[in-house]
Amino acid sequence: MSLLETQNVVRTYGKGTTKFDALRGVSLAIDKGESVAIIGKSGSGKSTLMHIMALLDQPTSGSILLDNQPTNKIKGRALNKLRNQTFGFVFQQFFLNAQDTVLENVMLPLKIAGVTGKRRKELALAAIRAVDLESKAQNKASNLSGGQKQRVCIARALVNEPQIIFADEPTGNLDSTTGEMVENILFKLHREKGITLIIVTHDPDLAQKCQRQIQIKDGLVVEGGE
Ligand SMILES: Nc1ncnc2c1ncn2[C@@H]1O[C@H](COP(=O)(O)OP(=O)(O)OP(=O)(O)O)[C@@H](O)[C@H]1O
Repeated sequence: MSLLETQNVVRTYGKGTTKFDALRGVSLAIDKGESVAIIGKSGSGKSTLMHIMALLDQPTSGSILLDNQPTNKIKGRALNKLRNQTFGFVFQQFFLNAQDTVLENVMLPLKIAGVTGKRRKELALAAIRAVDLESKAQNKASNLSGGQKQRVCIARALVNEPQIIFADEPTGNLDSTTGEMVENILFKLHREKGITLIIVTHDPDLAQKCQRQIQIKDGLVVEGGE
C-alpha cells in the first residue's frame, strides 16, 4: 500500500510569456519503508517535485495523497503540524541556527511539536547519539565541520520519528568519506527504523543505493514511476 502518492501533478511557474511548466503530469506511488532516489538533469523538476511531495508547495493541478488521504484541503497550522509530525527534512536551504548549540538545533522540532522539559532533551540527545555527535552536543552549530553540520541536520530530521525523510543532495557539499558517513546514517535509519527515504541526488552511486530510481526529464517521470 502506498504511503505517498502523486496523481497527475502539474506545477506551472509564472504567467504570460514567462509561464513555464516545471512538472507536466507526474504520477507516482511510494511505499512505506521504501528508499527512493529522484534523479535527472539540472532543471528537470526534481526539487519542484520534492517540495510538492513534502507539502511545502502546492501543485497547480493534480493531487498528493498521504496514507491514501488527499492533502489539498489541509492548510495553515494543521498542515505545519502534519509536516512536522510526518516528515523530516535534510535540505540545504533549511540551515541550522548557527548561534544555537547542536542540542538546541535538534530540540527545535520537538519544541514546535509541544514536547517539553526533560523529555525534549532526552529525545534530542538520543537523535544526536544516533548520528554519533554526542561529544558536540553543547557546541555552537557554527563551530562544526560540513559533515558534522549535515549529521546535525539528520538528527534534527529524525528526532520526531518521522515516517519519511526527504533529503535534497544530502552529500552534495561533502568529500567522499564524509559523504559516505552521512549516507550510511540515512540508510541505517531506513533499515533499522523503517523510515521511508526520498533523496534527490546527482550522485549515481548514492542513487544506486536506493531501492528505486525515479528519473525525471522535462517535468515528466521517464523511469521508475511504479
Ligand atoms: N520559482 C520559480 N519560478 C520560475 N521558474 C522556476 C521556479 N523554480 C523553478 N523553476 C524552473 O522550473 C524548472 C525545474 O526546476 P527544479 O528546481 O525543480 O529543477 P531541478 O531538477 O531540481 O534542478 P537542479 O538539479 O539544478 O536543482 C527549471 O527550469 C527552473 O528554472
